[in-house]
Amino acid sequence: MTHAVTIAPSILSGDFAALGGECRALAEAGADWVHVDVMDGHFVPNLTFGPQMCAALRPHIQGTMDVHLMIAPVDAYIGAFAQAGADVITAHHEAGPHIHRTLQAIRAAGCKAGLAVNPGTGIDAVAHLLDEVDLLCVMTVNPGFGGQSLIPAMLDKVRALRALIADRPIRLQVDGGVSLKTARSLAQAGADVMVAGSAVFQGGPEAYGRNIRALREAAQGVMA
Ligand SMILES: O=C(CO)[C@@H](O)[C@H](O)COP(=O)(O)O
Ligand SMILES: [Fe+2]
Repeated sequence: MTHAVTIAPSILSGDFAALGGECRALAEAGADWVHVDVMDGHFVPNLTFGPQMCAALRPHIQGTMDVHLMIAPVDAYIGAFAQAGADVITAHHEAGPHIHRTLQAIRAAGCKAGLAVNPGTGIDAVAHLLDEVDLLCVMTVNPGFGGQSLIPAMLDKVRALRALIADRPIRLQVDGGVSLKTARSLAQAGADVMVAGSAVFQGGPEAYGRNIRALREAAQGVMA
């Protein structure tokens, strides 16, 4: 069974000189969420933005601001991202030794708690954390950069996590290499939140609406 799909464009693929306008354009184009990739040049080999950028973007985002923290350590920054207006804060299992405490801190800050797992992390790592989780993020590429190809073995992981979640109210997000070619199999495996950077931003602003519609239709099994 496939679920209704949420499309979360990643502004990592947007125009960094005009990100407020990009967020407004995404809302007009029918995006459900905006996904903000925070990278520290340490946990991942790339640097992007911090809480000040999130606070500046917040008024330009309609609906959910989905903040993906690829930083270590993470706990000291949760308050700042919550203050910046994040709705979902996702931390990586691999980012520190006390992920259970991190997830609790995210909820205590008033946000939905997301737990991301890198491609090399097995599903056992999340099995005892589900009570603290509102969203599971399966990294379908190695984190750090947009525009990579989906790692095919991640489909099995998505399927296994969907079974593990059972009827808990946990969103199952996939992040990396989501495209018209991969969206259907990801949705069939059980993903219900699709992060997409290059697949949404390709072709420029006049293509955003078309790209989002096509991704949604591909994921839900409707002809684009
Ligand atoms: O977190 C990340 C990369 O680390 C992602 O959110 C990417 O930004 C997705 O980009 P595409 O693979 O869709 O181009
Ligand atoms: Fe991401």
